[in-house]
Amino acid sequence: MSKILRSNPLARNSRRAFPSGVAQRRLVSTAYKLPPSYNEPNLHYRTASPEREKLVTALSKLREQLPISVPTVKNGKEIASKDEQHTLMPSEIATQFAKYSPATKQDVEAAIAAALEAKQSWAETSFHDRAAIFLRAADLVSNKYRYELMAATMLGQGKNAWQAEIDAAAELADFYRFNVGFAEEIYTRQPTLHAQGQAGKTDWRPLEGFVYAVSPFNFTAIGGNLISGPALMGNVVLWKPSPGNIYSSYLVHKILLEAGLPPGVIQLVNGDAEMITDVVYEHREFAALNFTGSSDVFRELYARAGEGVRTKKYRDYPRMVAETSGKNFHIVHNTADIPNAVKHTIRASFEYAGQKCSACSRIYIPESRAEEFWKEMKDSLSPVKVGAPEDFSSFTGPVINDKAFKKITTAIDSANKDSQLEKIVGGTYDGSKGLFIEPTIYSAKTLDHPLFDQELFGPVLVAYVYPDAEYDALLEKIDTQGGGLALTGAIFASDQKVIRKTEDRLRYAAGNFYTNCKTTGAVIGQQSFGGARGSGTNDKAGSAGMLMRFVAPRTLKEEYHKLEDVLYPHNY
Ligand SMILES: NC(=O)c1ccc[n+]([C@@H]2O[C@H](COP(=O)([O-])OP(=O)(O)OC[C@H]3O[C@@H](n4cnc5c(N)ncnc54)[C@H](O)[C@@H]3O)[C@@H](O)[C@H]2O)c1
Ligand SMILES: N[C@@H](CCC=O)C(=O)O
Repeated sequence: MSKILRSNPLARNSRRAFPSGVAQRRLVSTAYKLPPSYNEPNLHYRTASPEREKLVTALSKLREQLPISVPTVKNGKEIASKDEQHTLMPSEIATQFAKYSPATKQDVEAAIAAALEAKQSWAETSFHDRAAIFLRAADLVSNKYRYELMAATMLGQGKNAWQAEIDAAAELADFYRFNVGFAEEIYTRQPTLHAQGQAGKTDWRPLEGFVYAVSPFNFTAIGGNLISGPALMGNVVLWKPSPGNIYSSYLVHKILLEAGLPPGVIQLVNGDAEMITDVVYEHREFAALNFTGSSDVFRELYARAGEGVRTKKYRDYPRMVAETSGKNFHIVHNTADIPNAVKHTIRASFEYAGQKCSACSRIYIPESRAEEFWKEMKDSLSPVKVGAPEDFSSFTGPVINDKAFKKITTAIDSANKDSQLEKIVGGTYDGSKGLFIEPTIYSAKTLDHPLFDQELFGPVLVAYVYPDAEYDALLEKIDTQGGGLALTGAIFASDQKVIRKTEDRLRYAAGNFYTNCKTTGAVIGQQSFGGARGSGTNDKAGSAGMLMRFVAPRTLKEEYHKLEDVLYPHNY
């Protein structure tokens, strides 16, 4: 028995009060303090740096294995894939990247049954034992698997070294570490007011049933968070990753198993999204959807869950948790530092080919500074290179797949011919070897152009040059356009009154609002992330709020004295 346990009065009391080992463990666990969370330090991958060498080695090792066969994992056991389906490498479409076996309906049913079987024992595992698994996983991400995860994210999802570093290494490790801290904070939320002769407490129960996690292609870390948050709170999870990141998602799962996650707790199933969803939505134990992806898909999933609720299909009202699309804006005020605004805009709009929900895709520029802005933009874009992620001189890479390429390039073709748009840069693409699209900017003659409302999820930015005197009216328009989405926004200005006014007037236009800083790049533990309106349920990834959606608190009260009478004093 540890020193802490021996000297802990709560531990001693609980041992007397609860003969069952399980209840005893659960109570004493809150008495320990876990290590503080910290952000994973970023490595920079400069020429000849040790990290660059390790990454290059991991990239060539992965290349030799292409197409990589992704095993099916059933209840923690790897089964060789029959390789019926494959994905392509976005930067080199002649190369198959991953091969895998899609799950059948029976596989999905079996995975749900196995998760539910693992549920009780996982829910009874003490919080500190669950936390240890995720802290160990964070360590595996930042050390043993760092380069393997990054190589998978670079070749499979088309991220360059820096983008892979912040996603697959730093953000993934950060989610694991910070979620443990957030969970600890939740568990210590206990009633502080107790009337004499009684005591109250809150039992932070996991949900009954299972959580369905559905993740997008663009961030390896997001899938990792969608599954680990609920699991950390004692839930079991069925995980359907995107077909666009099957291999990196497999690695995330493998790391959790290696870190000690009991095999049944998170069940990974690849395959047809609609079939898998059908099986889940038919199940009485469906307790929550944890979704990140496009708003249109979420609307469909939300509506279907509503129908199941109406017909009393489920025991509970399944929780709907989602972070979805964005049509994010930069506002440049005439007091802005233009070079700073331009650099931030290039990063926000074109890093990772604009494939971030937080990417800036609409910008408003004051007439008095427009010429300066465009000159600075063209100068700053000239060294920006579009190319394969393995080429370390590439600033940005390909888009994820043929469907995305077609959607974005169709919009570009039509924009190139649109008399209401003036092309500032780009407007070209080349899909012959990889799915590459040049950073593209159009200046619209009217604020009502449909491009201000459509999420393209590519490197396309639409601008409007506004008369300086019409700033207030512009704010009203910004608030109402953007296709009903409200994820991220930013103001570039040096006038503090303008900054304050903009923040106030656009209070509901973005869930994450930045001043003199780009719309992308929220850091776990520093800026929790998510938007409202059409952009999601705004539970904020990287916060205790998100974890709260995966607990069903129970309030307990115990009285120590006896009730002396039935009648009230005034009854006599
Ligand atoms: N707000 C955020 O935090 C955030 C983060 C990343 C991505 N996104 C959004 O995600 C989108 C890009 O990612 P994507 O292309 O992977 O999104 P997507 O909506 O196409 O797919 C997301 C997930 O849903 C699944 N899916 C698709 N159709 C489905 C259906 N009919 N039933 C059940 N599941 C279905 C996909 O297979 C995938 O796993 C963008 O809209 C982006 O803004 C949002
Ligand atoms: N959280 C990330 C975006 C994730 C969506 O794709 C950011 O803040 O840039």
